[in-house]
Amino acid sequence: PLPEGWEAKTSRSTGMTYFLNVHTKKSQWERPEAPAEAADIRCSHILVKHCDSRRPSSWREDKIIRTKQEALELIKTYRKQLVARSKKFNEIASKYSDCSSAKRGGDLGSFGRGQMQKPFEEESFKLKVGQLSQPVETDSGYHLILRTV
Ligand SMILES: N=C(N)NCCC[C@H](NC(=O)[C@@H]1CCC/C1=C\[C@H](COP(=O)(O)O)NC(=O)[C@@H](N)Cc1ccccc1)C(N)=O
Repeated sequence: PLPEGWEAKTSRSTGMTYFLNVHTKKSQWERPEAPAEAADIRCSHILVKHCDSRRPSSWREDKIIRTKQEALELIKTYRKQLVARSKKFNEIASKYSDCSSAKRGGDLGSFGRGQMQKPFEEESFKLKVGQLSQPVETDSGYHLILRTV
């Protein structure tokens, strides 16, 4: 049987079988092995910016001067705390995230492909619901991504 979310179709022009993702309406020739990707997902994130970020400023700090290396060390510390469950995601996000979503515990709302920077999008769509990413680098800085829906 096909993994969930896929439908087998017959091409009108060639009679060949192709496969349709019923969520995204995208089709492909290869027989899918994994459940069809959702069109929209929802994530929360923690962003740690640094002096080379595309916009080295945030609600927290007018001028962000930490180095890239320091930002990566910080984001790794946060990840350790989350994995050890010594701190909750929204606690860290609301206090330390350099993104305005900090005010919402890091919640970004729902998004589809084509909205976020590529590294962020790729990692987000790989995550299962409830899963926490490894540190992800974008032009904004370093992120920890938690997929919530
Ligand atoms: N929901 C959407 N579609 N909002 C547009 C996202 C634009 C997108 N943003 C990113 O890819 C990164 C990853 C997540 C946040 C983010 C960057 C920046 C911070 O970095 P900076 O731009 O200073 O470099 N935060 C944002 O954009 C915020 N509006 C996210 C947000 C905040 C509150 C509520 C909802 C969404 C991009 N293509 O640049």
